[in-house]
Amino acid sequence: TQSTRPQRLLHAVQKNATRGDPRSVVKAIDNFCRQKEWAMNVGDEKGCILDSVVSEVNPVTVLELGTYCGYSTVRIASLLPPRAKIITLEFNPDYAKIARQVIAWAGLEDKIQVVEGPSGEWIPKMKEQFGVKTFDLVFLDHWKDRYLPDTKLLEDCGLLRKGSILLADNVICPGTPDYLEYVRNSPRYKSQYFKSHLEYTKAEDGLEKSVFLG
Ligand SMILES: CCNc1ncnc2c1ncn2[C@@H]1O[C@H](/C=C/CNC(=O)c2cc(-c3ccc(F)cc3)cc(O)c2O)[C@@H](O)[C@H]1O
Ligand SMILES: [Mg+2]
Repeated sequence: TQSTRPQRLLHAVQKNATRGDPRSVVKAIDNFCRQKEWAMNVGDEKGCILDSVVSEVNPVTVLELGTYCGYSTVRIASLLPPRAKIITLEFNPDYAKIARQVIAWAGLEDKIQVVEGPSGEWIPKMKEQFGVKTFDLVFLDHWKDRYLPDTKLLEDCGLLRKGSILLADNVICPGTPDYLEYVRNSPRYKSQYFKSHLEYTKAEDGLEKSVFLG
């Protein structure tokens, strides 16, 4: 039977990356997406901005919305201090399966928890199920019309503290207009746009970094 793009991306990792070397996994995916098949990973250009924000925040608890194949999950986890953890939510079981194998190839299983299911169901359970108090960093990269409702849900569930950072992919392309309007106009956030390009293309895109002010 015909393989899927995520399956072909995983095979490219297993063929070209070194087991236990997260950066070689990131490189292998970027090469696959540039040379063979485009895929919706945050990519190498926006990935450098992601790296700098992660390094600056030095988070102990991270939440990622939308794992897909685990590219940004691995990229973030490779920069986390020893006891830090990332919980990543993915509701497509086929994608979750691929992501777990990409994460295993990178040797980052101990830092990453892939949780299968929709963010709307799991965010309210974070405290009771995973012993999370608040998140230091949230990376939003799932359905673009869910960024705003899930941000409000995170606020309502008390999962953000003064200084928590929201980093959102694709605020220009495909775009998240309602989310942008909210974080840029709400008195509860200090927002900053990092201009870049849509992964593996010349189209404009960017990341929006928003600090929750409490
Ligand atoms: C129902 C909301 N809750 C969710 N909870 C858990 N996982 C979710 C959820 N939504 C979506 N997901 C998962 O996140 C991923 C979805 C990501 C959506 N991303 C995009 O559409 C996207 C799209 C583009 C893009 C840009 C230009 C194009 F021409 C074509 C595509 C670029 C990107 O960087 C993107 O992130 C999938 O793995 C999906 O199964
Ligand atoms: Mg994206």
